[in-house]
Amino acid sequence: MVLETVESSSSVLADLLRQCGGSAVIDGGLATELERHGADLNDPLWSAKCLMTSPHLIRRVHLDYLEAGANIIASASYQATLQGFEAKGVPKEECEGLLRRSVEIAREARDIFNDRASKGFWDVHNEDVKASRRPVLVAASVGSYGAYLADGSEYSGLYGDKVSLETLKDFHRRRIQVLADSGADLIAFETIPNKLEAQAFAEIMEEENIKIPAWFSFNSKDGVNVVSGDSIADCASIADSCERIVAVGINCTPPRFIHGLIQSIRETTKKPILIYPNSGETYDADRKQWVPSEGSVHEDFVSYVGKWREAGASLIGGCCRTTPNTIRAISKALSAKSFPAD
Ligand code: MET
Ligand SMILES: [Zn+2]
Repeated sequence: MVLETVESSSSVLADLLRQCGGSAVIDGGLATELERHGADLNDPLWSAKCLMTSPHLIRRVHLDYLEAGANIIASASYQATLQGFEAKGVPKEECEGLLRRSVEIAREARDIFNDRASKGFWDVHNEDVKASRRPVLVAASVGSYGAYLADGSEYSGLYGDKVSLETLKDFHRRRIQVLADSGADLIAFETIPNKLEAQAFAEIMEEENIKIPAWFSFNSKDGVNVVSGDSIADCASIADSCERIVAVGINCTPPRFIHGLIQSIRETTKKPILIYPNSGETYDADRKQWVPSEGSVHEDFVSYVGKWREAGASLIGGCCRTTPNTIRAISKALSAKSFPAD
């Protein structure tokens, strides 16, 4: 019986891709978009701070991405951890509720979007929404241990010898259980910086018999390896060997590195490939600032979409510093072209 549940839920992503004609749109940066709307996220909880201070703003940004064409929205739980909430002084009995709230907010946004779509509210902006109800999945975001440390180590993946596989599993286990039971359609393990953490996530999915599927998304700063230096092939093969992981890819990585990474992943797995690069700017962890680097303009990003699709990516969106405009352009680029079936 348990197996049946896993099997039926594991098709949500495949079903979405089928309904969308082979490719689907992921949302854009959540935290950086909250900041663009004035939220001060200079806090160890980063975007999860808004779960306490401004849930309405999170809902609004989710809605903006839906209106721009997203088929998948990721909850504001990237840096939401039970340990992080406790450190902030949140009473223990309220911490799990805050995690669940992140998914509820995304679900509320989807409900509002569906309701407005059925009333033709969006028809001025987006014809396809009017024609048929666009399928939307809610992904529960899970950031890395490095994201919780809030010291930029999700961009180095170097946790030191003291952090073992068991340390990482102990750290993430309860959080993943809570998010898996929160009403999300899938879990998005995002910005995974090394293979040890990918292994920890895969083992928790199995050991806890997690009933919703997940994707693995790694980040890279050289277009060859993930940020820690572990090979992308090693990382992708962990995803490939775990039945509950239904897609694998790259996020929060400059657009110019994406094409080669898709090719490397394609050599390792037949699972759907997802990519949601950042704007191409680089995060300076010491200065806590995004700094421009070459090839970071929005137009460049969107001009890559066709090539990424042809290289084998079927789920495409944006990460930090991308906006609803980026997602609107990706959505247009994907629906304008027809691509060979995977
Ligand atoms: N989904 C997260 C966000 O957009 C990913 C952050 S990557 C550092 O906020
Ligand atoms: Zn990012």
